[in-house]
Amino acid sequence: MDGHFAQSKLIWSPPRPSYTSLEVFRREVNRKHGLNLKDFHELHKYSVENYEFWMDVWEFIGIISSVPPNKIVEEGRIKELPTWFPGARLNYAENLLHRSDDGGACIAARESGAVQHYTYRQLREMVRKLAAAMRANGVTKGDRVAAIVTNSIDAVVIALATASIGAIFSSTAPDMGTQGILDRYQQIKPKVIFSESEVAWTGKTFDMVPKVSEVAKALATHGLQGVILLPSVASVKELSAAQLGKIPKSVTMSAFLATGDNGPLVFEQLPFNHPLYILYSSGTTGPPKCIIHTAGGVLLQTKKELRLSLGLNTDDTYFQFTTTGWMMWPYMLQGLACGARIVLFDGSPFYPDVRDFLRFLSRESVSVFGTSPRFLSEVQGQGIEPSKLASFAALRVISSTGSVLTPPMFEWTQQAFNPNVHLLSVSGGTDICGGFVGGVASSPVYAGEIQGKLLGMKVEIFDSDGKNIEDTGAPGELVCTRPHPSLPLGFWGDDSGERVRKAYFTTYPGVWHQGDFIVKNPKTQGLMILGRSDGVLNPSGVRFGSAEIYSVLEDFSDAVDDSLCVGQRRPQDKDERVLLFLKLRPDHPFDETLVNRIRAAIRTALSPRHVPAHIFEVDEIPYTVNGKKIEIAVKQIVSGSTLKPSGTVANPESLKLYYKFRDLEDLIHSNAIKAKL
Ligand SMILES: CC(=O)CC(=O)O
Repeated sequence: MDGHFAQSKLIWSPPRPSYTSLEVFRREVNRKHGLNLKDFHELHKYSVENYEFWMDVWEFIGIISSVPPNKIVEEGRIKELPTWFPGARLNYAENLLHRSDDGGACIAARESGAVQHYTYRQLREMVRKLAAAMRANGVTKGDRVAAIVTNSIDAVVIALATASIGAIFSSTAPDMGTQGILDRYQQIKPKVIFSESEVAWTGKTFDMVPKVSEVAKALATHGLQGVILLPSVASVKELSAAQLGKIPKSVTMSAFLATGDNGPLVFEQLPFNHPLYILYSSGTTGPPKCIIHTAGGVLLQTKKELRLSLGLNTDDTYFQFTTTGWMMWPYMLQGLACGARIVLFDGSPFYPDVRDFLRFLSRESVSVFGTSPRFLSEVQGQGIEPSKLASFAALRVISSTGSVLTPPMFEWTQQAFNPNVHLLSVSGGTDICGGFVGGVASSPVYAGEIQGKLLGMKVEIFDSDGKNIEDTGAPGELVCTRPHPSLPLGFWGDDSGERVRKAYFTTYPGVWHQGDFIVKNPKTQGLMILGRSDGVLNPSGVRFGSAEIYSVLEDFSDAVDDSLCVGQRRPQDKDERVLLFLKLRPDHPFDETLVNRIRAAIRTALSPRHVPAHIFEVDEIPYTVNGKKIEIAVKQIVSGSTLKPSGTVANPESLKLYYKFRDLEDLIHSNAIKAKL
């Protein structure tokens, strides 16, 4: 245990804990139920022992409904996935558009520097017009509306118009390849698709017509009735008739809008469990799983997190870096449910220069900044200290997710932006469109530690026999032993629930198994994700996570640009060995000195048994389109499998670099440097 938390260091304490919404909520729960819950830990215990907690949240965060709930939960069609608030009627979009005043709703920015502000009144009007056009074109409750769009005002309007009707929204980022898009949309069979016609990325423009044309042709036999093309991101021009002619059943957005009857915005009143989004699991090989999320589940879960963990309210400006293909996009959209301003950013934050991007955050007075360890490391690697570029006085919260934020990066981020910032790391997933563990606004932050289990989430740490080991300080599997409202409704096309059961409920029968390897600090109650559990490193029976190695490598950021650590066990091997791949910064040689320094640092920080058996240089590290390192596919490749990458791999060619490491013995004799234990 001490290995993980030996250096636990307090880096932040809440300045006025009793003023946080979390504490106001705790006092409200006490008042309502005549309880005496003294602190967050007692509140958490209450939250996972009483389903009534979800009713408390409903009332506290203000869910708008036409028929309020009279029952909290009952058995669902699939045993493991209960039905929540069965009698209630509500509309998701109505909850996000509850404001119709001239206060700021969205700031839409592009890498070109173009910025546009939209008020709640304007947003509502745009949604009204689009919903009317969708209805005029036969889009109705339960239809799938798909999008291939950037993180822009159009994406928000399409999602909300879809939800106002009770249709189901699903999106991918425009950089997803044709096959990746088809792997998703051939399964869910959308009635209409909204797509960009031309996008910009790192200063270059990309014509979307060939891709959309292929997609539309392939989906024509899957019930697709229309493709609506947005104007070019760069030139704001609409497609010509000749370009439209290449895409079956296509119209421009303005022509589509003109078909609406100018009627009022109607919010269909639907059950809490009505499907809202289809999100996709990031399988790097097989077809993606189409995860159906409910309107009420996403609304309640995510608004709970934003209001209580991040303290988001109407004074806030919330920026979450995300594409429309990641679950953080619907998460971010919920900023509107809190009455905040949300910032939509399309493009690369590093183009033309990340300094411009950081100044933009400062200029727009971003108060809650959602980012990833990869972004933070890159800024650090470029030697930039954000607070020297601009003022981050308005910044209250930095929320990091997507991968593990290591202790050194916690410390750097806290100091480099604003030492008063509440820096939190959140971990959950697409599977629940929310977090299991994350920020606790009223508690201190220790470097490298996720502050706690989120309210209502009965997270436990199991060993392989299903025994709870969290208070021993030993790492184990993250499980959730009680249902919560943002469990998915199921997978699209899996009516019996067999696939959903296999994905989450078989490792420990009947218990949600997330597939993350996690450890708890019994002293602080803080948590640390050590990696994906199928990527756990297991040489000679010592089990540890790749995040532990990445953490040590933070001290080498002047030389090491990126890294990947996986286990290798080929059919001929008796035991697993750990391989560490390094991508070096330009002009940094891969030599024995560097390798020996890394070996020594891992030995000192962790133990001699954590030292990788071999360290190699590679040109590229594979990532998913959502910015996650691809460990499992590389582990399989170096262990002898041959894989066909799915559309989820952002740089599929990079996987080819790893096949040669199966023939390890040859390589060691040629260009690799062997680490000695
Ligand atoms: C909240 C999250 O868990 C985000 C992610 O890593 O996909």
